[in-house]
Amino acid sequence: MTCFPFSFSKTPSSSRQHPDNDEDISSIHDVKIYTFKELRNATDNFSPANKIGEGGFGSVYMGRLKGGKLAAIKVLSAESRQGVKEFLTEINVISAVEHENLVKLYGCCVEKNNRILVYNYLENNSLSRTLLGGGHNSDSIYFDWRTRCRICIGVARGLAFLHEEVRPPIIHRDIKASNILLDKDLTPKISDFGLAKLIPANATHVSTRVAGTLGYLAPEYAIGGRLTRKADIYSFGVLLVEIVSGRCNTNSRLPIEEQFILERTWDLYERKELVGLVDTSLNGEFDAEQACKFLKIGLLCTQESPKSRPSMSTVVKMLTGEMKVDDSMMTKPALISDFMDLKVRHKQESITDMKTSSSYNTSSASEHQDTTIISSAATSTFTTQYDHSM
Ligand SMILES: Nc1ncnc2c1ncn2[C@@H]1O[C@H](COP(=O)(O)OP(=O)(O)OP(=O)(O)O)[C@@H](O)[C@H]1O
Repeated sequence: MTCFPFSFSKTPSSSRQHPDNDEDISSIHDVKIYTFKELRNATDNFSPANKIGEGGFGSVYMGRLKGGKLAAIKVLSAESRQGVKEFLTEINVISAVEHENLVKLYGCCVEKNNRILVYNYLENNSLSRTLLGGGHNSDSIYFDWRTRCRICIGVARGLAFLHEEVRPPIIHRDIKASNILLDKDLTPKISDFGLAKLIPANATHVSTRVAGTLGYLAPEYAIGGRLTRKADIYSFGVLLVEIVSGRCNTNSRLPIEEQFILERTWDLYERKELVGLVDTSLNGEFDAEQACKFLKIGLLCTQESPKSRPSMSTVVKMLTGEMKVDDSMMTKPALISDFMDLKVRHKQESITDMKTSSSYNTSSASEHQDTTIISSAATSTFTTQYDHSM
């Protein structure tokens, strides 16, 4: 079990360097503090040639640190510029969490207005680029069935760790293929955990992959703002189906009945044809029974009632075969298409005139004024304000 060091040390740790402010820095234990100059040198002055990604939190650069270690250097955007103390408190929390299936935070930089995170660099990019990119880009990798199983189980273990081992538990809030990074051996690592808490309460994090993110959202979180571990489990279920099928959760180029992955999965499940969803690029080289079991677990994770979704440790046991998958009580999952015609809402607007075909009880949305659902289709902008009470 990992417990966060909430009682702060008064004695400066040896890893502290060049603090902006001694008092602020006294709140951190073992977090390595990098100077801006060090990170500028590591990235060749944040050269565009070293930029490896852009996310809702800011830009990511590849850099070589003093001593030769490669790092992914995430420069948080202006919106993410929290006060030094709050920032370091969260960094302290994130850096205390270590697991084989979580991206390792090496340290950070908090000079002047800069808020920069330094992570272990992962050689094989994200699942969204390598598996779900559709094979149209140079990043794509062939994932055989065994590798896919290993990835599903690894992600499940990482999430079970965040939910059930870490104290207090961490709810990721943004489990999706672009947040699953792969090392040189294709071991999956969950990235961006804990980052939601780095965003100041009055700022929003606008996801860069709007359509995808929307498709991973549990309806009770998207509509009602109720954030629990079960919202992550829903997102994991969608991801699991994506890994087995090799396709994105939403694909508007497909015939209408196939566009939403969960809808399609449920349809095939009812027709006892689940195997038809497995990625055709595997050329039939997979364990059909195991693949159908994984898809059923995906359906269990996305059940409409959060209570019906299994915990992540149960998911791990089901994936590894330690526990049977019981689908006898399984019903239709909560489907994205049920709330696809939600219209852009202003925070203060009442829920009563919300045009929605959703069958979910949305009455609680007005009680959760912090959460704003913005979507009229998978292509529109989705914004959520984070609930800092969790
Ligand atoms: N530790 C890392 N090692 C290697 N590449 C990384 C690392 N972290 C991020 N990246 C690259 O940077 C890209 C952007 O990452 P980031 O987490 O900021 O945004 P995202 O997850 O793609 O989008 P969003 O902000 O919507 O979640 C990733 O897709 C990946 O290609």
